[in-house]
Amino acid sequence: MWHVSCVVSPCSGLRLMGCSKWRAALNFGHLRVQSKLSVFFTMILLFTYLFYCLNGYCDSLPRPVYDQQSHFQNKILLNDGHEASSPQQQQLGAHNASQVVREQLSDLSDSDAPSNNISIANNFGSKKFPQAIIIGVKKGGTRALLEFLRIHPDVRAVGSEPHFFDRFYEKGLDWYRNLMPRTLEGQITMEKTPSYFITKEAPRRVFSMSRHTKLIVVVRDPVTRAVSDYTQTLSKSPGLPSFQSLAFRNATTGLIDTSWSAVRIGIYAKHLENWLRFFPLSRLLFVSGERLVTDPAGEMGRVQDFLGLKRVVTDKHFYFNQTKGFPCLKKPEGSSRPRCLGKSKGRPHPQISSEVLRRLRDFYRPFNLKFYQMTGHNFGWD
Ligand SMILES: Nc1ncnc2c1ncn2[C@@H]1O[C@H](COP(=O)(O)OS(=O)(=O)O)[C@@H](OP(=O)(O)O)[C@H]1O
Repeated sequence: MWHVSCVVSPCSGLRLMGCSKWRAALNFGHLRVQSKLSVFFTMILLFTYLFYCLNGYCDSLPRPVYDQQSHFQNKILLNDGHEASSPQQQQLGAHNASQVVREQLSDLSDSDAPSNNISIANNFGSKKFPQAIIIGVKKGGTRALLEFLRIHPDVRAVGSEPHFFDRFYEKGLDWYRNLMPRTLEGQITMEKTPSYFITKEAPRRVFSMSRHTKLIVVVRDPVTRAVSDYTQTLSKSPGLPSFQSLAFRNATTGLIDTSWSAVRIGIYAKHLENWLRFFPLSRLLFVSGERLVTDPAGEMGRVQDFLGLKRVVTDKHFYFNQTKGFPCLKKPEGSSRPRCLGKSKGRPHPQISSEVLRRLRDFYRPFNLKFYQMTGHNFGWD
């Protein structure tokens, strides 16, 4: 090709240069253009990559659940949040970590959490400490509340339970903030960990993060809550002794065993005292676990007001699923199909004798009354 054009070139004056020189010059020019182009494209690729990483896209790429699991398993954690070093520690840590993984995965697989963590990547906004936390109570209906709140466009929440203020406090505030989803101006960051409510150190720790944190407690009749708690433990350990034998220290005298966590958690007044040492009552909202089932929209109205949000979540978002026996969402966050919470939420409870339940009810009555006085709200459990 170059040879032909050399022969027929009208610029015969160039013949003085000699045909081979002319050909070499053209070849060299061709190579220069080629290498310039490849440098140009490499730079474009490099800049695009840097741009995405600087905007946080690299660390917020959707990661499948099994990835999260192996991440947890690789970084074996001890109960106090330190990474394990010795083989004994690793063994001990592996147990705790796998427990955390199991809990977190069951949280996710429960379809409780469509999970901001594993859905669409969001490279806008920034990670902030939660301005509002659902601190309890275990088995109160905390998952339902969080999932209902997540429909709100101004709420972004962690899908799984971070357990920062009880189990992983040693990991530090930066670790905690990094777990949060990115939020834009005006959006509220939230998380829920029901065990915070009964953790002695939690009020001081939350306070030292921010005294302005809004605290939500979903409370439920402590007797039903205890049975629900027992049902959950029984589902994991089928050989568990009967409810009755765990609830009473002495079956004849009917002395209640307050060291059993299923009983202890329900003494709400006692746990609330710890929180009121650090936070004024106005920073706390008590949601009725019962009303969250019978009137979810009404209870959500109160929650949205407390959080200073527009009342976006209303009765048009719920329908009552007869099979499940609970309200479900018509359109949960990140989905266009109706969805109920997972199998572990709203499961049947074992039959407990009415005498045992009566004794428990008698036990809780004074604590309930105290709780009504403290909160200025009669939950009607008696
Ligand atoms: N809409 C809806 N769907 C299903 N379940 C609902 C709902 N609203 C409240 N509940 C009640 O929530 C109870 C579980 O409470 P938590 O989510 O706080 O449990 S946990 O502490 O996170 O394990 C769960 O307790 P159990 O009935 O004992 O399973 C439910 O009674």
